[in-house]
Amino acid sequence: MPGPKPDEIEAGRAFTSLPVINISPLVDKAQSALAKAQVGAELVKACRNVGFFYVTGHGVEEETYRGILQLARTWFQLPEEVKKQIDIGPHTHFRGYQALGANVTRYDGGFQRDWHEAIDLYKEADPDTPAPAGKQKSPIHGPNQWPSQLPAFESGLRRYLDTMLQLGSTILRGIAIGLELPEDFFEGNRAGVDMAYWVARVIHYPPLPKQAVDLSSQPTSNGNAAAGEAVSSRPPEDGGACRDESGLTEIARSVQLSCGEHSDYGLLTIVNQEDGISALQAKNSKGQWVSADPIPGAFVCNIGDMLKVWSNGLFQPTVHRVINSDPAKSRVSIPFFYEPAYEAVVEPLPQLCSADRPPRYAAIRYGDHLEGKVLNNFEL
Ligand SMILES: O=C(O)CCC(=O)C(=O)O
Ligand SMILES: [Fe+2]
Repeated sequence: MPGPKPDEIEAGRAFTSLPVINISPLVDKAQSALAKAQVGAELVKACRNVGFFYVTGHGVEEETYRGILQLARTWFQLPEEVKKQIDIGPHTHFRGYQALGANVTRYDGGFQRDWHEAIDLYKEADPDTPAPAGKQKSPIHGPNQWPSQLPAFESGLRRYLDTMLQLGSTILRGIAIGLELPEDFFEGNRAGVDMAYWVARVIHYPPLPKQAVDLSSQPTSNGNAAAGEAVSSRPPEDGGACRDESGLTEIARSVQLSCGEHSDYGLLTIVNQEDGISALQAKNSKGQWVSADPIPGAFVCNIGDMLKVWSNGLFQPTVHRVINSDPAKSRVSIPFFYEPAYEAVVEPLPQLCSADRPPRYAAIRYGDHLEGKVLNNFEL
């Protein structure tokens, strides 16, 4: 089986920093097969040990990834009624703008509103696409609500998303190599660039109320090997609860988060974040939060549920959260989620199962997994 041995994984999952991987051998076709294999091995080690890694040498122009964050910032400064022209809802196929507090994280016994506003986009799909036998038509299929109030942002975003699609496919090629699968394993109907049901969120995180900022001083910073203080994974004590119209309980927790603890749904997430604000944090096996501090020129990547299933649990998605630690500045980020094809049936790969490691997960249609998650994400 490729990669480190189980005891090394256990030690690795207590990570106190996130690996930085130069993927240029995957981007530059002229580089040797050996160089690609080395990057593949590093990617697999990072996926097995940490579930998070930075990529450098990705070939994306600085102007592209910085420029789009700047345009996003400008769009979020528009008046609320203008942003609400592209408001999200079931009638918009869950695509568009969600105001501050519309996105929620669910915990046992309730949910908490996340302290951010965002635009949600997905691969565009005809809402009349016939559903496979025994399935409903997807409520998510439809056109995007592009931020057309700022044309430069819309056109820049379209180009940016194409760039991320290519980058996601490139990184997955490296992961396939590292897993000793055919290099094009994820291409075509599984998760090729034309088929991948990508998701993107353009997010604006205003400064948080003070309690949350105090909490954020505790994690271990990336690059600093000293162990950070353990922060309980249990939601902080309730400060009371109220019921919304749907009968769900909104927990008034003592601490507000920019984005609550969760792991991602698909294959690979590529986060473009502004320099200078630490906010994204990954949880290690000891329950410590490790900051994914911005590294200029690098994207932060993390893996999702579908890689867990395909790898038969060799890879585990790492829980993460966002706390904008700057009391005075808001933060903008664009996570891009590279996902399988909507109709892809994801199941443990025979190559990664054995008598000792029988298949751990049932086969799942990716679209079903996504719908189960997305339809629970809002209190609109
Ligand atoms: O904004 C970020 O840094 C990451 C957000 C995130 O984890 C998500 O949207 O799934
Ligand atoms: Fe996430």
